[in-house]
Amino acid sequence: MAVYTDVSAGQIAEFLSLYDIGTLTSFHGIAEGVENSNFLVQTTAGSYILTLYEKRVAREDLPFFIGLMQHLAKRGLSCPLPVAARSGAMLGELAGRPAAIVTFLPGVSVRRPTAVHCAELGRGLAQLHLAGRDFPMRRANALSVSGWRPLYRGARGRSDEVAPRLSATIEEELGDLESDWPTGLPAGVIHADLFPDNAFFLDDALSGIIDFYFACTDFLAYDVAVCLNSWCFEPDASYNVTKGRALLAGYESLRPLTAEEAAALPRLARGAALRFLLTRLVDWLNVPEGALVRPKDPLEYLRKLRFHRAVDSARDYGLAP
Ligand SMILES: Nc1ncnc2c1ncn2[C@@H]1O[C@H](COP(=O)(O)OP(=O)(O)O)[C@@H](O)[C@H]1O
Ligand SMILES: N[C@@H](CCOP(=O)(O)O)C(=O)O
Repeated sequence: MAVYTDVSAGQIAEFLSLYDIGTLTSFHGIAEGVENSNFLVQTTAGSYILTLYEKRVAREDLPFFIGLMQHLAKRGLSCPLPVAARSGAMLGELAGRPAAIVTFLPGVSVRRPTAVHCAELGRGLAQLHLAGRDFPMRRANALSVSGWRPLYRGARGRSDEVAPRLSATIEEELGDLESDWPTGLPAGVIHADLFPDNAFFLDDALSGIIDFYFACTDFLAYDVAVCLNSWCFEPDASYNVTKGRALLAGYESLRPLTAEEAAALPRLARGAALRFLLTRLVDWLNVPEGALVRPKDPLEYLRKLRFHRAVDSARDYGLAP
């Protein structure tokens, strides 16, 4: 459960009094997510999500995330809409944390996505990329190749406690990817964390995308690589090429990949696997005392990384020739 910061009913009621969204009837901390503290808040006017932004979210980036959700929603993407306080402000402060209220999206996330979900997700990802084309703000991806080594410093001394020779594997990957990371690919707004828990479905149709707090400006194909990692592997770490084919075909039905993007896909997928291995490893070794959070397994991404190292071309992921 991700609740790092506890808030009382009284604090939430006071916060809500700044908005025109009714009065508090109930709330609870949400049992998913690992980054921020989230509360489902019921008021006399409906359901809302209250988010208190935690460690990895820099205050100065919040206008980018808020502006992006507004922009994408205006272009027809189903995503949470930030709610303005009576003053017009989209961001406030609660329990010493930056805080915002966003609309509640109906739907459920799927624990075991099928090829049908993957196809829907691929289309949704392309829709997000197309809707983001004219978003005027930029945010560098702090968790791209140049950010991985500094991130790793938070775990380096202890990584072999998690798996034998893990530090050697990571060092080797870092060196390899840093010396040959793709350049010049089509770039724009990416979600950067579009895992199954951040996509909602109703009757197997994608009904919404949430959690834009890693969104940034980066290669569009990197976002595809993140999704291949998070949607198309089975629990035994085998790659399901049927799911990969469905995801890529869904994506390409709206935005075909260029030849350069297709050629870069194996490297991007490898980088994406390393990125999630590293954040998970750091989190695994540094659970804040008293926090209600279940850290995610870093070794899941070590196994995925091993798969990517053996890939020859994007065809291995299911990209149509
Ligand atoms: N707008 C929303 N509508 C409905 N549920 C939401 C919404 N935002 C978050 N949630 C719920 O809260 C959980 C955690 O949110 P998420 O943004 O993924 O947290 P984190 O920032 O910690 O990764 C989600 O898995 C979902 O169940
Ligand atoms: N998707 C990341 C963790 C952060 O995302 P959340 O949406 O699950 O909080 C991972 O799986 O490592």
